[in-house]
Amino acid sequence: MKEKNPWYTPLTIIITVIGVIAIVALVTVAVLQNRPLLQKYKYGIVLDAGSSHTALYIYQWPAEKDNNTGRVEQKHSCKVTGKGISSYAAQPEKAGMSLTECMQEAEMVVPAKRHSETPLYLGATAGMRLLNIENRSASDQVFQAVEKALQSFPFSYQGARILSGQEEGAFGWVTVNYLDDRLKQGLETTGALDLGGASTQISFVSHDYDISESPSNSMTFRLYGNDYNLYTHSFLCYGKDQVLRMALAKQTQLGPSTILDPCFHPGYTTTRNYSSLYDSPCVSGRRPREAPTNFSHKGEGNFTKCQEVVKSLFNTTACKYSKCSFNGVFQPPLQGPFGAFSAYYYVMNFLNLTDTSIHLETVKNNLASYCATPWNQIKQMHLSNVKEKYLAEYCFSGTYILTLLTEGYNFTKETYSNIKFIKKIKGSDAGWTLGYMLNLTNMIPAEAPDSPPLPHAGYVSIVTVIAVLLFILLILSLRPVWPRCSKQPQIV
Ligand SMILES: O=P(O)(O)OP(=O)(O)OP(=O)(O)OC[C@H]1O[C@@H](n2cnc3c(O)ncnc32)[C@H](O)[C@@H]1O
Repeated sequence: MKEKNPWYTPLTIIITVIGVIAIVALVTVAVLQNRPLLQKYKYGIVLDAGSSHTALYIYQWPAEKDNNTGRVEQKHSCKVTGKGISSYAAQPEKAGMSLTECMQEAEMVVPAKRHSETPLYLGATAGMRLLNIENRSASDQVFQAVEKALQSFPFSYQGARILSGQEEGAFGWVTVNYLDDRLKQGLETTGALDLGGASTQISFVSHDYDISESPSNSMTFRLYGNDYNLYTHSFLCYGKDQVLRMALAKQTQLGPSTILDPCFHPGYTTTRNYSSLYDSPCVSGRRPREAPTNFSHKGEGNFTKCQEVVKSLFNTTACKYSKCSFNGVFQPPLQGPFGAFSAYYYVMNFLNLTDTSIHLETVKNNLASYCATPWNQIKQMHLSNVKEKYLAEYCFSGTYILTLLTEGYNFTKETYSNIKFIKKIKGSDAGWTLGYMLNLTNMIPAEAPDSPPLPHAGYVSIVTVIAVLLFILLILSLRPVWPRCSKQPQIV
């Protein structure tokens, strides 16, 4: 005789099957509905037409999230061969042609079906600012050639223009803080220090900054629901190439045929041409009246003397404000951490001096011994993997960077460690280009976007738990129809 299981009634079996199907259906719908879609991207292209060279950056972001919530990241970069577009003043059409290779690369990287909707921008910085001052029509012709070249590609061309120094500084700050997720989260921001070839920028938020003291240094933003009052200044001619010209001009103002330069290694010697040295608005006014065609440039390798030469390029006496950096430019008290990029990074990385926790005096001593190293020895160690021009200039550039930071911007041995030398943040280059594109495409909203209250996994778990609970409740509510278990075994 078998005992009959009271649960094996048609009703309970039907309820169980329906319940299980309902739960599976509910969870499946929740998972499918909230499953991240197969990623499709949108793209934007920015050309950084700098004084020393042009670089192309391609950014991408999830297509369904271009409404302010998706993360924009750098997908690709391309370094244009040759010099910056301002160097083509005498043959403007070559400025346009120089961009061809990188633009063709962009055509390959951006999927063809996205070409026509991909915005393409070109922003020119200090090299073109200088050319514009020196020769307006040459600068216009360079732009015409560049525009013509860019319009021949299948992207949505949005124009080429010269960025003001203020914009360059502010967009660099936006890039750094966007990539670090500081803007979205409303965290304390990082200041931006950018050292180019022809200009240098400093940008930071200071709570002690009274805009009325120097309105031209202020930029205000409302980003993700937070207000920022940014201090920014760009020093034209204080990029590392132009400042080297100024240092050489200082040492050749009497028109000598030989100079012994403390900023170059002992044993370094080259011949330089007076006309090409003084061929820049940064130094043209100081050209000696009587000078030979060339001069012999010899290195001495003396850091302390080099620092004196560099210091003489900063006027730190005249200041009509409560506080200045140099050359009579207002600067509020430094505040917070700083990211130093472009040539700051290239130079300090080469010199192995990116660790700012090392005492500033030790950093100077290390640089002093590098500067004192004979040129032959330096070449032997590095010439196989570093351009000779860069190699010859690292002693000068390192000295300039330390002097600019301490004598120019007033970083002290205590605040020096607030600086971090950076090249990339989360895979994207630090620089003004990303901030520029985010701004032009309105990709950073003024107000914080609404975000779903729960992450996807949390949402699915809650739906599952509720479904199971409902099912248990349903079973319990059917208690009256549950088959009773009698103590007497049923006889089948
Ligand atoms: O912003 P502007 O002033 O227009 O200049 P840029 O856009 O051309 O400036 P970059 O940041 O590209 O480069 C800054 C400088 O660093 C130099 N540079 C680039 N790579 C370098 C390296 O590996 N070592 C040393 N210097 C380097 C370059 O020649 C410039 O003088």
